[in-house]
Amino acid sequence: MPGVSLSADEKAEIARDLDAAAVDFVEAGSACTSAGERETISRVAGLGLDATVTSFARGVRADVDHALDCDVDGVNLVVPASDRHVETKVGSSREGVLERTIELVEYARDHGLWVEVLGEDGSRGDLEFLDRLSAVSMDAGAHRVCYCDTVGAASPERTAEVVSTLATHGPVSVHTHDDLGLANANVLAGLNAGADLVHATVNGVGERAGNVALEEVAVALERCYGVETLDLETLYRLARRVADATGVPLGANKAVVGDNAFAHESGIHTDGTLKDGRMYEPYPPETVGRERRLVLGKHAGRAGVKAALSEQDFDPDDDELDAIVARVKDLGDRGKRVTDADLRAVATDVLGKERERRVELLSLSATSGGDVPTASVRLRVEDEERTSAGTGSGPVDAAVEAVRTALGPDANAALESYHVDAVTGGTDAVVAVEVTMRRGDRTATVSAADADITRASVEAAVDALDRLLAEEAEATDGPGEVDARADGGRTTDGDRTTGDGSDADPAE
Ligand SMILES: CC(C)C(=O)C(=O)O
Repeated sequence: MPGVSLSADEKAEIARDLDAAAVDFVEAGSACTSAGERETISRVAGLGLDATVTSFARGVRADVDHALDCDVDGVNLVVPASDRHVETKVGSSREGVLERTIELVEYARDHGLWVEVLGEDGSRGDLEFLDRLSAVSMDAGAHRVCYCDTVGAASPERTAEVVSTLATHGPVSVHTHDDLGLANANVLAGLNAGADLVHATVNGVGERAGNVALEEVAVALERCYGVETLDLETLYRLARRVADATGVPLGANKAVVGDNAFAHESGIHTDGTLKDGRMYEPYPPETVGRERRLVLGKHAGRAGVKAALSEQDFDPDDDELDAIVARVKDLGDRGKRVTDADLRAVATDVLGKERERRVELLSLSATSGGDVPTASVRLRVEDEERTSAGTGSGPVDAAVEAVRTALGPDANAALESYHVDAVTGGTDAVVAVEVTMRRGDRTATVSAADADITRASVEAAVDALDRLLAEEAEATDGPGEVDARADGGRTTDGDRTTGDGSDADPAE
């Protein structure tokens, strides 16, 4: 695969995993490539695997010698099979290729090697020539021949036609590429036509669009045809190992091993999956060493959010659940994938805020990067809507200033502390902001979470002011304290607890 180069250690680890998955052959590299590659192939050959270890070799004696130097069990001898390859690539003729192939097969066999002859570009070659190439290869002592769809251009019908012809001479392998997205279909057509061995790569890595993916072939054979080949449970670990070693990430929607292969987000799918795990899955994820995931985002529904919340020991009532679902969808709409930590922050925020409010933030817009950061806010204060603008040292400062202007004397409170935590990693993380505000003898500590740091800050500040005003209005005696942090929001007034949070501590 372009850009991929594996160290000897990485290849050895992958080879061990392939052996554990019960593959029959490990093709460890092309011995002609370099001294380093030969060292690596020798290392794999010396691992004592159950699998037969082979090396690719072009149709030249030096390549077979290089393979012998590596102590492999066999060679995959690649010879040209289409006129384009015979004439333009190697500058030979059909007769010349046949003679050279016989010579090399005999040479390799004389040196004790297992031999497979691959007719390169065979899918685009003349079937009569392929037929002759296979016949002379088997007569010379090859163990099998291989049908190659080198540029992934064949149809399943063409594959079946060629493979069934080659199979009249002995065992046939299939080597397919995915340029037209037909690699697996062609493998299945080839097997159905008489082939009994598949060349495949983990995660489908390979030239251009890649080779057929090992995990896709093995799963399709077992699930659709009841043919057991590999130990499927090992496949995900193998896929991860190869992705890490090659630096080629697993596509999110890649079959079998992609991140989303067993993930459900939409409300309909999540709801159905919670009722019956098989509702939207072709087979249980454990089959290939994986787990099901319910993902929260803009497609989330109540059932999925409720299930995810209950896993985190949140038990919202219907209104609270609606509010949490709305927040989750809002985050999803803004392109965010909602993680467990995000959900916890949102739930804590929502559960801590379910109460009658005097002041509420309706909308906010803030700009920074120009000369003077500015912000404007729209607030609901009891039944009245107020808008205001402010400037400040940054967007948060400007927005808080706008809130103060909109509230007038009601905003007469000091910001005692301001603390920001990224709840999750990444620049799209949900941030939790905690502010403590003081008005006279009373303080309010409030946290708010949002993917937008300015919004979370202003939400928290407005919430804190609202709690202080509510407390003031109700106050009949002594100094009090309002605490609406992650515990869901508690209100104390002097030594009397009037908590609105489920876990309010009466001792406070
Ligand atoms: C090297 C050969 C086997 C190849 O990749 C092909 O023919 O597709």
